[in-house]
Amino acid sequence: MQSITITAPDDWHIHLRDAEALERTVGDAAQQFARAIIMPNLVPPVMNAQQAMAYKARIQAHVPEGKAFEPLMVLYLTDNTTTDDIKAAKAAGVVACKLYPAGATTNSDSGVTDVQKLYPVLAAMAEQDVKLLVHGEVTDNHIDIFDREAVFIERTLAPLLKSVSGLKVVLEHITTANAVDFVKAQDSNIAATITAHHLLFNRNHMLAGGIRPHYYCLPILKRGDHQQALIQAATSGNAKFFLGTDSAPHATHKKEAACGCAGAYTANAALSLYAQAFEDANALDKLEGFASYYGPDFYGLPRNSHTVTLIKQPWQQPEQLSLGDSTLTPLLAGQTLNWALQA
Ligand SMILES: NC(=O)N[C@@H](CC(=O)O)C(=O)O
Ligand SMILES: [Zn+2]
Ligand SMILES: [Zn+2]
Repeated sequence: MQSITITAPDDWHIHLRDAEALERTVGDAAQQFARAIIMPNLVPPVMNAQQAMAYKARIQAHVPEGKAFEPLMVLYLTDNTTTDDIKAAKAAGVVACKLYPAGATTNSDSGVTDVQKLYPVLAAMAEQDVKLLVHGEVTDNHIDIFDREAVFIERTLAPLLKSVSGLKVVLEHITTANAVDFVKAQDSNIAATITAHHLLFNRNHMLAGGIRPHYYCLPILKRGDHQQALIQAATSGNAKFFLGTDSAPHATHKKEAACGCAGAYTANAALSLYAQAFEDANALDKLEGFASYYGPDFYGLPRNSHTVTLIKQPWQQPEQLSLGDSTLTPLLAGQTLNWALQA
C-alpha cells in the first residue's frame, strides 16, 4: 500500500468556535495537527490577552485524552485596540493579531474600519514580534466579490507594508494569482496560507450545474486559472506558502439557507484533502515542507519532532457530523477520499 510519512503538521489558520462546538472542532483538529493558530472571530471577539488565555483554557479542556495539541492564540484587532493591548498580549504568549476589515467575513462586524489609524498598533506589533494575520478583502459594495482580494492587496496591503517596517505578515487563505505574485515579490517577512479547498476546487465546483452552498466560503472560490496558480505556489517548495485549513464550522441549516453562511468544514479530513491536492499535482514530495516546515519556520517556532503517516486507503467522508446540538456538513460529505491518516 502506498504511504507517506511526514513530520507532524500544524494548521496555521483554523476556526474552533466556542462552548459546545469545541468537542467537535478541537477533537478533529487534534487528530490532524500538533498545533494550530486559533482564529479569534468569536461573538464577542477575542480582543485582549485575558480573553485569549481564557479561550485557550476552554480549548485545552477539550483536547482528547492522550493527544498533544497546542492552541496558538490570536487577538482580533478593532478600532479600539491599543499598543498596551499588544504588550499585554505578547507577555501572555499571544503570537499574532488578526485584521478583519469590518464586514469582510463571518463575525467581522467589530473589525477595523480604517487600517491607517491602526498603524501605531501595527508598529507596536512589529516591535514586539507579534505577527499580523490578514483577511485580505475590501468590503466596498461596488467592488465585485471576485476582485476583492486583488483590490485589497493594491489598496490596503501594499501601502501598509510600506508604512510599517519590520512587521511579519501572513496573508490568510489566498485565492488568486494576484496574491501569489504579490507575496512572492515581497521580502521574507511576508507569507501566505492556502486552504485545501482552494487547491482542490474553483468556482465551477460551486456554481456549475447547481449552487452548492458547502463550497461557499470567503474569499470566494475563483476561476480555474487562479486555482492553478495556488497549486503551483503550494507545491513549488517556496517557504512563503504554507498550510492553513480555514476550517470553519457552520450548522448545516445555516449553510443550506436563502442567505447561507460562508465557511467550509475540512478539519476532520484536512490531511486527506491536502494529500489529494498534492498527489493530483504530482508533488507529494513537497507536502512535508508545506504542511510541517514552513509554518513553524515563519513563526519562529520549532518544527514538530514526531511524524504522521498517510496511507492510500479509500474512506467515506461522513454525510453529517455532530456540532453541539446541531449537525454540520463537512466538505465532500458522503464522498470517497483516497488518503487516510494512519491511527
Ligand atoms: N472563511 C470563511 O468563509 N469563513 C470564516 C471566516 C474567515 O476566515 O474569513 C468563518 O469564521 O466562518
Ligand atoms: Zn478570513
Ligand atoms: Zn478563516
